[in-house]
Amino acid sequence: MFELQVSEDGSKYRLLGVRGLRPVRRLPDALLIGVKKSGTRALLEFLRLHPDVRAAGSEIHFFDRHYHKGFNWYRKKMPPTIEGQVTMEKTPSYFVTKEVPYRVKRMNPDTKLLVVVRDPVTRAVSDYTQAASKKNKSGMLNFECLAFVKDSGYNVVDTSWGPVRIGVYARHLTRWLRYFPLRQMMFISGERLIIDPAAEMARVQDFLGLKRVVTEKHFYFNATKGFPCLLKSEGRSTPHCLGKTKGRSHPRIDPKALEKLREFYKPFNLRFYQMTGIDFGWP
Ligand SMILES: Nc1ncnc2c1ncn2[C@@H]1O[C@H](COP(=O)(O)OS(=O)(=O)O)[C@@H](OP(=O)(O)O)[C@H]1O
Repeated sequence: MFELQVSEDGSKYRLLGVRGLRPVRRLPDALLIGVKKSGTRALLEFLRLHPDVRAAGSEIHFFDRHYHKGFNWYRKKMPPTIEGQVTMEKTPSYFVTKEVPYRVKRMNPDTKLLVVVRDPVTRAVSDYTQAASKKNKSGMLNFECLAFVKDSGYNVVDTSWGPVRIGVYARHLTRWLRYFPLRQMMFISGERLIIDPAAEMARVQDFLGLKRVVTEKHFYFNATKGFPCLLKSEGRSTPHCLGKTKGRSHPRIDPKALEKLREFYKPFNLRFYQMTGIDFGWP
C-alpha cells in the first residue's frame, strides 16, 4: 500500500505513503465541454457541492488556447484530489473548437464528457447579450443585423457569426463522435437544469459514478433572481445564487427574426435529437 512517484525530472523516486491518502493534482477524469451560455457554470457549481468532486474554479482553456504548454502545465491547474475523487474542468469553447476532441482523446480516451445544451435561439440571444454588455452599447450592432446577412431581410442567416454558429450542435457533435463513443458523453438540458436541477443532478451523478449526494435539499427557487439557487455549499453557510452575469435580462428581438432563426435551426436540432436519442423539445 505504498506509492512510488516519479519526480518532475523523471530521475528520482520518492516514497509518498499510503496510496491515495495524500492529495495530488491529477489530470481531469471528466470535462464540461460546453455549450457556452447554456448553464455550464450552474452545472459546475452544483457538482462542486459533491464531496467527491473537485473542479478547477476558472475556465482553463487548455485544449483550445494553452495546449502547447503540455499536460503537466494543465495538471498543475487542477485542484489536489485523493483517490476516488473526480477531477473536473469546464471550458465551454471546447465543444466548438475543431482540434479539441483529438487532444482530449490523447490525454485520456476514457475522459467523460458533459455537455449542457439550450435552445440555440435563446442561447444566441444570451451570447449576444453578454457581448453587448462588454461593449459600449453604441458600438454594437443590434442582434437582427448580426444574425442575418445584410439586406437579406431575415432570409439568409449569417452562419459565420459566432452566436449563430455555436448553436449548430449536430455539426459540432459529429466531430466529437469521431473520437468518442456516445456512451462517454452526457447531454444535459439547460432548460431542465433550471426547472428541476435535482433531477438533472441525479442523472449527472449516476453518469459520473458518484453517490447521489446532491439532491433537492440543496436547492431553492429564488423568485427575485428567477433561477434555482443554492441553500448551502462548501465554505458557505448562507443561501446564495450565481452572480449577476448569470441570468441577465435579454433585449427585445424582432419576433420575425426569431421565427426565421428557429426555422434555420429546426433541421439541425432534429439531427441533434437523432444523434443523442434525446428530444430536447425546443420550439
Ligand atoms: N441556477 C442558475 N442561475 C443563473 N443562471 C442559470 C442557472 N441555471 C442556468 N442558468 C443559465 O446559465 C446561463 C449562462 O450559461 P453559462 O454559465 O454556460 O455561461 S458561460 O458560457 O459560462 O458564460 C444564463 O444565461 P442568461 O440567462 O442569458 O444570462 C442562465 O440562463
